[in-house]
Amino acid sequence: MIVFEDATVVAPDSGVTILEPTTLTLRERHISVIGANGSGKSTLARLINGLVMPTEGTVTVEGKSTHKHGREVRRMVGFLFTDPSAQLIMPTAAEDVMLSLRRTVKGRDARMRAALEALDALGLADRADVAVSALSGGQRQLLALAGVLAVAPSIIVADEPTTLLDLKWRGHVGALLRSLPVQLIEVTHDLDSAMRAERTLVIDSGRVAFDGAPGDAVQFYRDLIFGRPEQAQRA
Ligand SMILES: Nc1ncnc2c1ncn2[C@@H]1O[C@H](COP(=O)(O)OP(=O)(O)OP(=O)(O)O)[C@@H](O)[C@H]1O
Repeated sequence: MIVFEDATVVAPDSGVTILEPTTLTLRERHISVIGANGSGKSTLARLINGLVMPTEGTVTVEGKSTHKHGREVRRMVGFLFTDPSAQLIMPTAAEDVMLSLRRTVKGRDARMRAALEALDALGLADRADVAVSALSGGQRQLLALAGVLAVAPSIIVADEPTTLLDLKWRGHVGALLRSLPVQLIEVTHDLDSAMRAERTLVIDSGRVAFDGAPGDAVQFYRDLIFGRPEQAQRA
């Protein structure tokens, strides 16, 4: 369970409020987060694993505060960035997954076998020794996912996880993420994917403007973007 209590984010330099005081309890297995560019979705997502700290208020994951228990929270919460290059740091694909496994699998050979299995599951077995810099954008996104899945987190926060993927892998990764025994918080511009969640948050100008059933949330978002302001006001 993820709990936001009056969590507020203010940009340190400008003093601009990026996320208004937000109180939420996230229990559902699959929650989608939608909203316009720059509305605050990534900021909300990053609060969950402590990549962003609330300026005021708190965020707790399974009772652990991101502020006081950052390490435990990061072990529970796997984070997938929109830009996979932000989380790939080793020279080759296999080495990168092995780095993710450093705490959970002892011994280099066992780690290599586990890394190859993780790569194989995402169609990257033949890319194991290829330089990360030589992988395509979609392959990098899959590699980042392999690294996150390899450590079996109980929660995955995915910030537009399928943006760079082709149709086949988009469907495959979406289905894979939904099938995992984890809580999935998915930030997405893909409204079809958002609709598959149990609950959807619509973020607008740094606040949760709608929180409810995905179908209603998508309609609310469309009204917000394309008009019908009298409906978009209800929140
Ligand atoms: N550290 C920061 N300092 C100043 N402004 C920031 C900072 N981080 C985010 N912002 C601003 O806060 C707003 C929300 O950013 P955020 O990345 O959360 O939006 P988003 O909804 O994820 O956008 P997108 O869909 O384009 O990825 C943006 O206007 C962004 O420029």
